[in-house]
Amino acid sequence: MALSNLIVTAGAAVATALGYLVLAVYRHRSRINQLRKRGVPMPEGWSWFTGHSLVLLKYTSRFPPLANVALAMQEICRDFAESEMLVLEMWPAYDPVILSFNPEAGIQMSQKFNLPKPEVSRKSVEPIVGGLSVLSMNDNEWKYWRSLLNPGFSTNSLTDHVPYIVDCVEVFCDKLRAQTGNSVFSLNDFATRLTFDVIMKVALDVDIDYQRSEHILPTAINTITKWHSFWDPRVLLNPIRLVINRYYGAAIKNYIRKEMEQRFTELKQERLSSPPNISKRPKSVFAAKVSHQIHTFLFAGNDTTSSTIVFMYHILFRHPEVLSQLRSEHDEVFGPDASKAAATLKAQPALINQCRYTLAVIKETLRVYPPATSMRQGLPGVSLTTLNGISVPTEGFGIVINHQAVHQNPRVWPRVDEFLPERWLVPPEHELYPHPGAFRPFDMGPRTCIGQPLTLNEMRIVSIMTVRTFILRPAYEEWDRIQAQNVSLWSKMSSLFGKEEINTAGTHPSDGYPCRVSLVE
Ligand code: HEM
Repeated sequence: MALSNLIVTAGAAVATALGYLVLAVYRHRSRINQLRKRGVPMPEGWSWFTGHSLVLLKYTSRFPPLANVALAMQEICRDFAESEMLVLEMWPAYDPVILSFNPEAGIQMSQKFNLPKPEVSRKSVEPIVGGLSVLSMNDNEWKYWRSLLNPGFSTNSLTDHVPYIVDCVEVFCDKLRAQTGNSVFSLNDFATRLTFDVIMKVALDVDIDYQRSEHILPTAINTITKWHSFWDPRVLLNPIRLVINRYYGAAIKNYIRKEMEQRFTELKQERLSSPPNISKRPKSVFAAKVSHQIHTFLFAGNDTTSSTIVFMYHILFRHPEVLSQLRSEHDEVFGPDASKAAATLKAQPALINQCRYTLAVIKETLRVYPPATSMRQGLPGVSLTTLNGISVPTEGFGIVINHQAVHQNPRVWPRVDEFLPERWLVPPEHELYPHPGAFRPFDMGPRTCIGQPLTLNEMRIVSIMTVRTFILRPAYEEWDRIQAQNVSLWSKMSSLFGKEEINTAGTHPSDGYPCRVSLVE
């Protein structure tokens, strides 16, 4: 009797749960179905059972397994040139999204409505950075932290950092020099270490010299980042990920806390007749939150900047005419002796602002290879309009603006497939003058990237101090031969999927950009 009661109760619970699931799926899917009937653009192949999951699989299968999903999204976008916007639905795996590459919708999303960051962004960023992050906060909490952090990235503060960045780039140059005539090396590794050193100095005023030695902080951050995905269930559901996050997360927290204590003690000693607000130690909750923001800088700023540095060298390799014009500008602004550029930069940091062509090359690099994309949350009463005039209500949707696709949109970028730094130097009446809203590697509006000025400074300094001295050449074929000699069964299987020269992983150059370096004669 007791057993049959138990079976009936369990059966009823399972039936209720199933009923609830079916109802929830029905509610979600019928909403999408209504939009479909109203002509809201979405890919063919939507089904009541799987939504668009199989459609996404079809597109991702066109790329190697490790390729960034943003590339598949860009591919989907190509099929929606008429609307420049579409709906994708994979519930319950993910909330449905409006995928857009329409610059006007981008302006609405980030400037007109300044839509909030979505819950999914908080859920995926916070386990990595250890807690609340300015990247995913909203409303007053975001305003508070952003205003606290802004001064560290102001023009004055960044000008003060130029000599330090120059020192870091000198180490980068020494490493390149030591590599001339040697074997193939990963340029991405060199660039990542450089960028890490720069962010650590700007964010924590500490010199970890990661370019020349190993350090627990980058090891921990890189390991956590490798175990991160915004979407891939193979990564997200892997239990090892939790252990990794916990172990390395604690290492990061301890290190940053220790450094903050140190900075605080130094500050206190400097101002012994101190104002009351620094006479006590920072409260531990506040200190923990600061530590999350610093971790956020390293997470959001390191990969993005280092990939862009590598992409810039790749572009210069492909476009010798651009390289030669870049060198001429550096000769003009810093004099013909490249070895004096570092000292001149330290003495007169403002000279970087005279390098207009250099900045144009960096912007065009970011147009061709934007390393990040943006996501917002739709709201009741807010609709976005497709290029062909269909209104899409945003409530209940995440909105992804795919920067790769916006930057390749031929409607707004004349001669879209050409690398043209000139488009950043022409007057507004010129046909090449960029459309407002179409260039968004750092996003736009109040939530624009806080690290943008730092990145642009660092990249200009890197370019000024290297392009007249070094020649960098990709060495993928040689790299593949070396790999083939040491292949494992797994890598043999992976190579069946083929490899592109660059950008197979979306935000990173593939295989860390194997290359060779020589000196300019
Ligand atoms: C090439 C280099 C970089 C690119 C392309 C880039 C791109 C972006 C983008 C697209 C966003 C908006 C993200 C979203 O909407 O979810 C963003 C936000 C942010 N980035 Fe960057 N970033 C770069 C470098 C940096 C650096 C060097 C730092 C810090 C040292 C940094 C810190 C941040 C922070 C804190 C935010 C959140 C800003 C807010 O919401 O108030 N980024 N970045």
